[in-house]
Order: sequence, then C-alpha cells, then structure tokens
Amino acid sequence: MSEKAYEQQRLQEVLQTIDEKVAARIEGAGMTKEEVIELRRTFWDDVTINLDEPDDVIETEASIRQQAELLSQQERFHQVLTKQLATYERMKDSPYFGKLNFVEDGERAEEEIYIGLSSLQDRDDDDFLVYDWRAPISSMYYDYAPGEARYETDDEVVTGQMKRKRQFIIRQGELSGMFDTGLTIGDQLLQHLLSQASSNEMKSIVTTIQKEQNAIIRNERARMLIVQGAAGSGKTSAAMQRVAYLLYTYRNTFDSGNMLLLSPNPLFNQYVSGVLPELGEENLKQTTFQHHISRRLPEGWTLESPYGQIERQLASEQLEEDLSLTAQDLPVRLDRYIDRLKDDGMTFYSIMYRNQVWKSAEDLARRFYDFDETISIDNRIEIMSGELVAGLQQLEKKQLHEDWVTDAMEDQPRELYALASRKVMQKQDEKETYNSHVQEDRLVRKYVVRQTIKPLKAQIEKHEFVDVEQLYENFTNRIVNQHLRFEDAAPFFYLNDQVKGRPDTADIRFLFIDEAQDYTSMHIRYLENLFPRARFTLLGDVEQAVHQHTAEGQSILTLADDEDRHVERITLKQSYRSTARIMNFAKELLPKDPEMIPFQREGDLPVIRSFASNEAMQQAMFEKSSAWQGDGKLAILTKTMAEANILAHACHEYAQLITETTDRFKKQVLIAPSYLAKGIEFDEVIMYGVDDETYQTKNDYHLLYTGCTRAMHQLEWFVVGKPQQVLQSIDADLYKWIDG
Ligand SMILES: Nc1ncnc2c1ncn2[C@@H]1O[C@H](COP(=O)(O)OP(=O)(O)OP(=O)(O)O)[C@@H](O)[C@H]1O
Repeated sequence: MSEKAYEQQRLQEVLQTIDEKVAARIEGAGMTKEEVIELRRTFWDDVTINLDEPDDVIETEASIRQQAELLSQQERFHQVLTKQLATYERMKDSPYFGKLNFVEDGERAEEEIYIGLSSLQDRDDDDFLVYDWRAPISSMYYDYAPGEARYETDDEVVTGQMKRKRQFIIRQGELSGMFDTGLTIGDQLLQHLLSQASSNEMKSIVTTIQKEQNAIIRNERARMLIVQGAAGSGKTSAAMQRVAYLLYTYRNTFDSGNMLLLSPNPLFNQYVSGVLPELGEENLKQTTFQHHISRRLPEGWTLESPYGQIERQLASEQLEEDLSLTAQDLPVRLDRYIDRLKDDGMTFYSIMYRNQVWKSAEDLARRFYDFDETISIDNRIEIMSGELVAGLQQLEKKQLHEDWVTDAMEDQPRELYALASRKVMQKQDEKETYNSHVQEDRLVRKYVVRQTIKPLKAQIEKHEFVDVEQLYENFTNRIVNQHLRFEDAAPFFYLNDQVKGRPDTADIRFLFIDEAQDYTSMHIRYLENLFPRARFTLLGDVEQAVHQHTAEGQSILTLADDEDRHVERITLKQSYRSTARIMNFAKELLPKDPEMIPFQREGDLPVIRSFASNEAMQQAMFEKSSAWQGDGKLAILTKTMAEANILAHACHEYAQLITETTDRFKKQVLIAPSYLAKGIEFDEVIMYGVDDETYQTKNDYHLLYTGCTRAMHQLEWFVVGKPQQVLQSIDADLYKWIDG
C-alpha cells in the first residue's frame, strides 16, 4: 500500500470512530436536554410551598434547593456534552494535522503519534487515535527534527528516536496534502499561511508553532516569563496558544476565569478574541490597563489615557517632571516613602456627619500613631476602621432624640409607619407590651438615623478616611486635584493599596501582559502587589516603545532581574508578519540593528511616493483608498490623532477611523495614528506624511518603525518633497522612489 493510501485509510477509520462517538453522544445529550426541559417545567410541582410554620419554611427552602441543584447538575452535564459534540464536529473537519513516528528507548515497537486540536480515543477507550497538541508527547513535534528526541511528563523524562515527522492538510474530512518535514514545521505551509490576506480576527498558529514559540507556550517554571520579540515574531500568537496550553494542563485546577490579559486597546482585544474559541477553549478575561484603573477611580476623578500622554508628548510638552515618575527606581523610592509613613506623615480626611466633624483628621492621625510601629499600615487602618464602625453605634444612639430626627419623622412615608406597627405587633405576640406607640416611634427614629449613617459606614469600611491624594501629593510635590495623568496611575494606586489594603483578586492565577514594552517597573510592582498569586507572562518589543519613558530604556523588558522574582527570558528573533523587503527597510529606521531575522517571503519593494504639495498627496490618498477592494485591509497611518481625524473626516464614506475606544473593524480601509495600530496587522500600510519635521526624535523613529511593521505584504510612504533626514540611513536599494 502506498503511503498516501495508508494515510487515507487511517483517516477514514478515525472519521468513522468520530461518527460513532458522535452518534452515542447525541443520544445521550438529546435525552438530557429533554430531561432538563421536563425538570424545568415540573420544577414548581415538586415543591410544596408551606410558609405557615417556621419548620415548614425550612422544609420548603430545602426542597427548592434540592430541585435547583438537580437542575444545575443536569445543565452542567448537558453543557459538557454539548462541548464534546462541538469538539467532534471540529475533528470531523480536520482530526489531526501532524504525526510523528517514535521509538522509545528500550522498546522495539514504533509508535505512530497523530496530533490534533483535541485527543481522540479508540472505540474501547484504550488507545489514543489522536493526541491533543498540548499533551506532553506532542511537544516533540514542535521541538525536534527526526533523530534523537525527548519529552517530559509530570514524573519522567522519556527519550527515544523520532523516525519521521509528517504534516497533513485535511479539510472537510479530505486529505488534500501531506509532506514529511524537518525541524521547521512546514516552510511551505508557513509560506502559504503568511501570504494570505489579513482577517478581522487573529488565527491560531497551532499547526505551525515554531520551536522558540513552543518554549513560551509550555513554560511552567517561571514566575515571571519575559518575552522580547521582534515585530511580527508571533508574541501575541504564542501568548494565546499559551493560554490554551495552560487551560489544558491545569484543567482540573483553573479555568479561563483565573486568567487575565492586559492588552493595549479594545480593538486588539476584539482582534485576538477568536483564537481561543478556534482552539475549542473559552476566552480569558481581557482588559486594558487604562480600563482597569478607570474602574478603581474615586468618584469625580479623571484619568488621562496613555494616548493622551503620547499626544501630550508629541506636542512636545515638558515631561521631565513626569519622567521621575517612570524612573526605574520609582518603586524603591515609593516603598521608602511608605515605610516612613509608619512613623510620620499619614494624612486623613476628617469624618463628617451631618456637616459636622465627627472624627477630626488630627484625631485619626493621633490614633494611627498610637499603634505599635511594628504593625503594618494597612493593618492599623483595618483596626481603625473596625473601631470607627463600632463608634457609629454610639453615634446612632446619641442621635435618636435629636430635634432633626423629630422633624424628619414628619416627612416619612406612611408605609414606614405601617411597617413599624406591624413589627411591633409581631413582637407583642411574643411578649406583653406596655406602649406600642412609643415602640413604633422608636423604630421609625432608628430608621431615620440609620439612613444617614449607612453611607458613612460604607465609606469607613472602604477606608476612605485615608487621604491618599494628599499622601501622593506629598510624595510627588505636585497638586493632583482629582486628575491622574497616565504616569500617575500605577504609583498612585500602589500607594493606595499599600495604605488602604488591596482589593481581593486572589482568583487571578495567570496574568498576561501584551505590548509589555509600555510598562515600567512601577506598573509591574503595582500589578504584583495587586495579584499576589498570579504568574506573569510579559510580551513586548523594546523597538516598539512609543511612550517617552519606555523609549528612554525604562521599559520592564530591559530592566535588570530582581532576585525576588523567578524571571525567565526568551527572545524571539524570527519575524513572520511582513515580507523580508518590508522588514529590511523598516529596520533601517532604528538606531541600531534590532535582533530580528525577516522571514523569506516574496514581495515588492516598499514604495516612497513623493508629491509636490500636501494637496496632491491628499488627492492621491483619496484615489487609492476609495478604489481599495477585496478581502484585505489597507491602513493609512499618521503620527497624531489630529491628522488621522482630518483624513478620516474627508473620506468617512469608505474609511473607518480607529480611536482608542474602537472595538471592531467595520471597513476595509482604516485610518489611525500609528500608536493605535499596535499589535494589529494590515495587508498594506501607507505611512502618511513622513517628513523631517514630524519625525525627529528617537521616539518618533520607534513610532515610524511600529507603523511600518504593521504591513504584511506592501508598504508605502506618502511624502511631500524628500525627507532627507529620515531617509539618510536607508539604503536607496531598499525602496522604490516614485514621483507623484
Ligand atoms: N508559527 C507561526 N505560524 C504561522 N503564522 C505565524 C506564526 N508565528 C507568527 N505568525 C503570524 O505572524 C503574524 C504576527 O504574529 P503576532 O501578531 O503574534 O506577532 P507579535 O510578535 O505579537 O507582533 P507585534 O509585536 O509586531 O505586534 C501573525 O499574522 C501570525 O499569525
């Protein structure tokens, strides 16, 4: 039998097994579905409602609980079956994509290991017909060329010989291609995948994961895994695969609710949201740092967006003062400051009750410094909060017979009196009463006073009597005035959490940070404190640092390792997104050669189109973008939002403006400032208005580089005249010059 016939026959057998399993499950799932519906319908029939006696109430409650439990059990069962069916459906289309033949040391038999999106066992559930790509044995597929190979399970290292590695293309249950490969999985397949048009959603790379990417995906040791990867090297792709890997490996301990991804903007969130479902997994929680902070902001406060900061910086406002807030040693300085607060300098708000001071700031400070100095700040605050809440009871008692209460009673609704009288009557059944009127009056008074104390209690319990704003102002020597700049967010809330105690976030066990080059050591310190049980995966590219502080070398990616953290670093050099010609051109914009190897894929030279005037440049842009057709995307990238706005206004009929709140692609032509296109890719990119005045600083060049590396197949610059300075370092062979 030929190899092809052999594989075809095997495929048929596997497909048949899937069919049999599906049939069995459909029967099971169908029944359960009916059962669930039936149970819902008869839910109330089986519950005897009897509220006459306390015992009956308890019984009824128990009966409801029992029914509800049964129902949710059935639903869970049903959910699991539905998920299984969906997996089989996917497998029917393409049950596996790879195979390796392996002889374990000390064994004679050669095993055939087929690798797919999920595992499949044979009819008797004895052997694996297909192994999940995340199973330990499957790692060899990504890590080795034929020859010696090994893999690790929980308790052993298995060594042996890989005799062959084969790749399959199976679509709709048909084997349309197969080829044997070396280490790099399917250069041909990669070429094919990478030359396709862009899509609205990122795709999984499971069939062509490369060895270095596999190391990121499967790393389980590091507490903090830091990935520096060139533009387009697959950092985001690897991160999403890693999530799927962890969900599989820790499936009995964690689920997607224990994982959080911090990404640069809502559009990016949407862009990556298809990867996990494609792999048969649920999406993890996703947010942006900005959104996360804005949800913690006290009422009435405002927060600058990271892009607001970039725009401020692009308008070249003085940032020196802010840079001290992003300096590498900031966490250390802030910790020192916080430590000193144990002895001196804590600031409080006076606690007001009905426009009068109930506890003065001085009293609170005095109480705070009464504590033994060994007690931590947040513990002291917690104890004070308890004391204050207890004190509220005294306050309530004292207020009961104040005149304002008597006055307020007149305004109370009749229902309140009715309720009070019912309560008093209930009590009368139990005890002899003397004067129900007095009791009613007392109940209503209590109610009135309690309404005024409730919000106070809530504030105290949230430790709002600590004046963090003042503390922060004392630290920075700057007036905050209820407005946090972008660079204030992390130090402010770190300080906040250190003195007031941090919110409960223990459920987050894995934190992923994409575009991590924009994070400073202060951000990480804040996040580590907030998510103490989480392992961190940081992915970024120092060459794409577009915030001043991170471009100045303060990015977390380049920071020295801290002994307390178990840090592992991985570098990805091979870049996949853009053609070699685009990458070779783009890298010339950087002051020194980046650690980047372009993927050898055919494509045209980048084009620089030079126009005589701004008007001519705009006209050409209109013509090109209005004629854009097809599945792919064209992006017109500017330096600032203001410029992008003007262009988008003029061609709103066929182009979509990307802003920091945009959360989905609606058109094929997109207009955006480069910094908002981070993490995303387009078939073709036009860098619009590149001139010596606009692009001057090191930072500007990083921005330009980031924009250029968004292009998959074609890059153009639109310029007026010739940007002598920008082009100075770029060899003329690397681009094509066109006048007009
Ligand atoms: N192993 C792979 N197989 C197939 N495609 C890949 C692989 N690795 C990366 N790619 C493709 O390369 C492109 C870039 O990947 P991705 O966006 O993950 O890179 P990145 O490092 O996060 O990029 P950037 O930092 O520039 O935003 C995507 O289209 C992705 O599908």
